[in-house]
Amino acid sequence: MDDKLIIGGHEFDSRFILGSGKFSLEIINAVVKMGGAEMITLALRRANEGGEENILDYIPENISLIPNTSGARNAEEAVRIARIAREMNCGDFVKVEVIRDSKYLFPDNHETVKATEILAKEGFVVLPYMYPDLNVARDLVNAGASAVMPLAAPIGSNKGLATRDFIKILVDEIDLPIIVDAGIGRPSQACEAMEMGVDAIMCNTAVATSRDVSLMARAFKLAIESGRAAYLAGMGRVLAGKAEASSPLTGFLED
Ligand SMILES: CC(=O)[C@@H](O)[C@H](O)COP(=O)(O)O
Repeated sequence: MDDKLIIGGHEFDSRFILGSGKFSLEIINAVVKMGGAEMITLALRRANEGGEENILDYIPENISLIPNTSGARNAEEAVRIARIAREMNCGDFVKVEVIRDSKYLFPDNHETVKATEILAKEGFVVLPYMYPDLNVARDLVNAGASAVMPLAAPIGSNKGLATRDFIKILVDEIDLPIIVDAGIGRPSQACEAMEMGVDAIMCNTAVATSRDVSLMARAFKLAIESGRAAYLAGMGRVLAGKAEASSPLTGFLED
């Protein structure tokens, strides 16, 4: 079945985006392969960690690298980081993260819209990380975003779809890929989000903090594919207030 994820004119078969922040360089290749991920996000400061080693040497060649602006506290800093990433040949994709709340790590939606507008005008494929608010999502569309990335729960919390109802509103109202990012703690939560109609899932902590990271990456892959297939199939209807025999032959005789 031809069911590509299209972001900024680029096509992907996988709907699983892997964050690299919590992985050591030695395991990242295996995790990407087992998860079938085609996109991996990377904090610019990790592109070269200062020593001999470069994370880029550990990432399979066919993978699209998405630099993020982690560390940016306002739009200006995010724009600066994105431009540096482009100069370092990291491509035109950028995941905009603007965070100035160090306890909950919530994105600053207002500054995120500002950075998105500037970077989209400069030709970047902008994927903004945001708190799921319909008005802000509309502003991001107008600012030229190529997708929106609402958080499910605070980064690193593994708490699952805490913002479920608000993400569903974005799915219904926003005509861009919706990529759930942050807080997804289990494959079943990724599957639930996909069943709801989101276009892709990004996660890092849930895989990185599992006992067998490669196996967990595979579990996420399967869950995301399963949720997508269920969404495309359309859910069976829910019957309230009574039962219905599965086969007409098992129905009870009328009195
Ligand atoms: C915004 C951000 O930093 C997230 O993309 C993070 O990389 C993934 O979140 P989890 O670690 O909670 O999966």
